[in-house]
Amino acid sequence: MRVEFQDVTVARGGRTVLAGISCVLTERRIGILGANGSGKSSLARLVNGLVLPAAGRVTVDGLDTARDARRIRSRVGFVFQNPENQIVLPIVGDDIAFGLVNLGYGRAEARQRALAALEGVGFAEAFERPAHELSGGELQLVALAAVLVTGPALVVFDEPTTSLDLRNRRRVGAAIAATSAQAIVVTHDLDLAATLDRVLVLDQGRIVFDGGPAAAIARYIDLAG
Ligand SMILES: Nc1ncnc2c1ncn2[C@@H]1O[C@H](COP(=O)(O)OP(=O)(O)OP(=O)(O)O)[C@@H](O)[C@H]1O
Repeated sequence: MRVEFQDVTVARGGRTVLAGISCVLTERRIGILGANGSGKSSLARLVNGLVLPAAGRVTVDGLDTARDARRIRSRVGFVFQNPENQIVLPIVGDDIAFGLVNLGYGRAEARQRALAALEGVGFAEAFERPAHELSGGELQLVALAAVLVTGPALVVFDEPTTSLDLRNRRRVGAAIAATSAQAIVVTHDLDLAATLDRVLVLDQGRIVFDGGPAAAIARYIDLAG
């Protein structure tokens, strides 16, 4: 998909948190790096209209997020930092299948696809388990499977590996690498960032670097002083 930011400003809580954001994103795997509070989540949320610009425009394949958020969200998945907000049914397999039943799949096929999606994130054993028994990192994997199972063209990940141990971090990294969906990934995980095609670095609400991962990581480390 083609995500375009045209001179975008974002205000939250009366403060300008993003300013002068202009870029066109078409690469398969795009990263966003930056310090806490630099505006990464706000930038990610602009993509599917969860945050709207105070000035400027954001379009996804030509659709304006301020007018067509519903249509955009039918093709753009979002994996939140707090996965517990994303899980609605008590049993993991049912929860993942639920999204597909809503899209019109029969129950048996929805369950089969849900299991395949869990296998895709390396966590098939969660299928029959109650979601409330899972750890934060395990829930993150389930939330990822629940988004990928619907076959989005683009997935926005807000810090998908932050609460994960090394094994689960690798599972998420592998799932992001394996999905056919385009990915925009907000992360502090430099190992993950190093695998991406293009990385934006934010500092105090502005893009201060836009290019390959190695140079982006160097800039990010430099900014941290
Ligand atoms: N709902 C909100 N109301 C008011 N201010 C907000 C809100 N959400 C974010 N902000 C402010 O906007 C700024 C950018 O926040 P944002 O979450 O985009 O940063 P971030 O780079 O993702 O940070 P982190 O790495 O800590 O997640 C911060 O100063 C934050 O305090």
